[in-house]
Amino acid sequence: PSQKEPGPPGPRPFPVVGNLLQLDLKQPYNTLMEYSKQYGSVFTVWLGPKKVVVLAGYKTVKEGLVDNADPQQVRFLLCPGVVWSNHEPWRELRRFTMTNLRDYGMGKRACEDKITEEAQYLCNVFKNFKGKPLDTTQPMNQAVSNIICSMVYGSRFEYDDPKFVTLVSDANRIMRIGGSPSVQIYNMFPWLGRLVPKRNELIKLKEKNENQNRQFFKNLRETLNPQMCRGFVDSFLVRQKKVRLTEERVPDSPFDEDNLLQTALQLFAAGTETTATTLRWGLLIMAKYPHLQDQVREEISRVIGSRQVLTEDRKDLPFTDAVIHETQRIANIVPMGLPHRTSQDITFQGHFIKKGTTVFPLLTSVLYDESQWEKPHSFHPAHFLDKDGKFVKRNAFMPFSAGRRICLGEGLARMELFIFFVTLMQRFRFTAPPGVSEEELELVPRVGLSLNPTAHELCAVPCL
Ligand code: HEM
Repeated sequence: PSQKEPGPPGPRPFPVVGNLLQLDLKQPYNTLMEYSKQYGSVFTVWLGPKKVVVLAGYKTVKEGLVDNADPQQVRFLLCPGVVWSNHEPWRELRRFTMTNLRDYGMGKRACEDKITEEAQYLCNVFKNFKGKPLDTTQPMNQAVSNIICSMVYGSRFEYDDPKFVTLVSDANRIMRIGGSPSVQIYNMFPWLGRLVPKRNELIKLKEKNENQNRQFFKNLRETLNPQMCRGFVDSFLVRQKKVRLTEERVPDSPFDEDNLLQTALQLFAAGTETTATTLRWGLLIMAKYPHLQDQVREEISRVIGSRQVLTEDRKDLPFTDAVIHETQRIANIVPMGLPHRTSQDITFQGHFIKKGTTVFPLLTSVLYDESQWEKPHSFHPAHFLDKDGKFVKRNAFMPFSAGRRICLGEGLARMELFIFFVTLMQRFRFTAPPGVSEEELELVPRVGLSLNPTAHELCAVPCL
């Protein structure tokens, strides 16, 4: 490909600000959806001085991330803001992290037990409200965060432990302000620096979070027993020791302090908000559509009653499974995916894209693709059911993205969503608070790094 070949079309950029003034900064993915109608499935936008190529629609996103993932053709690498970004060790760190998470329970019976146990703690919190309205945010974040804690540090926390309360609420705040318009503007114009108050708050919160993690690592290092690793951090420390012994042979080892910190923080950032938010969307949707909630509860009580739910029950609970999938589709919590970057000059669908260009796989456009879904803008569990009520997979179900950098926690997240959701449905009926009608429960997202439901309360009315 030559430089002369035209790049993807797009709205005309203004000097300095690019297309910023045309974007709805609270919901940039909506503006990008509009552009895709006008400019097609591969188009260019300028976020301030940064050129971004957007991929839109199931066919194009799949082609970009999966079909052309061959190094000779299109290949996108991640991503500023998340570790394993620009430098090579992401490959080794990703492999190490996946193997370890598997060892510490991901995808195994032990993991099911851990999630079930945590779901019981969560139920106890809900029960204490005795059916009165509650905001599910904090207990849900704590329950999901504890799954990551036990995998990363090797132990869970009590919900009233002040250290844990701070850890979880700070992480939540980081995600919220990290996606705020003012921080987005700062990312595009870093020279604004301290003039952006939210950026200062973000930096303080991140430092606090990092220091707390360093303290946890110190305690773990002091009590480390290489024969009995308690979690991911222990394995990392053991691996680090091994590397030190052979240092001369591995000069660029990725197993250093900074990568330990960044990897642990990444697991919290990527693994808590996302799953907790999806579950909160699920409960809100159930409260909004009580007839669907009745169907879910009927299926669960007919198939498993009140016994502990296991992953293998999923195949016998097709309606419940369809509701969970449809929740992930409609909630669309990572609307623009995570940014990727081209690793070489490429020609994609006839457009020239230069090496190093940022690429957004616009996941909204896949999850709401009108050529793929019968009712893209409604909550319609039948998207995932055949005429006999059996569960069917759909290709355009891509909330975890696709290809080589697909979400590393997909297996864990799917297990958590299923076990937490079914356990909660076994124990409670979720309803709108007194005086609020189901129509008034809004399915409108609030701005943040992931799409959260707008602040709301629900009643968890015990069933047993
Ligand atoms: C419902 C829950 C979740 C959703 C919707 C979700 C979605 C995503 C998406 C869209 C990406 C970007 C993939 C890409 O670059 O194309 C991603 C990356 C990632 N996710 Fe998740 N995620 C979820 C849960 C989790 C959990 C529980 C973990 C932790 C174990 C996790 C860890 C990660 C990591 C580490 C990455 C970066 C992978 C890499 O750079 O190679 N996620 N996730």
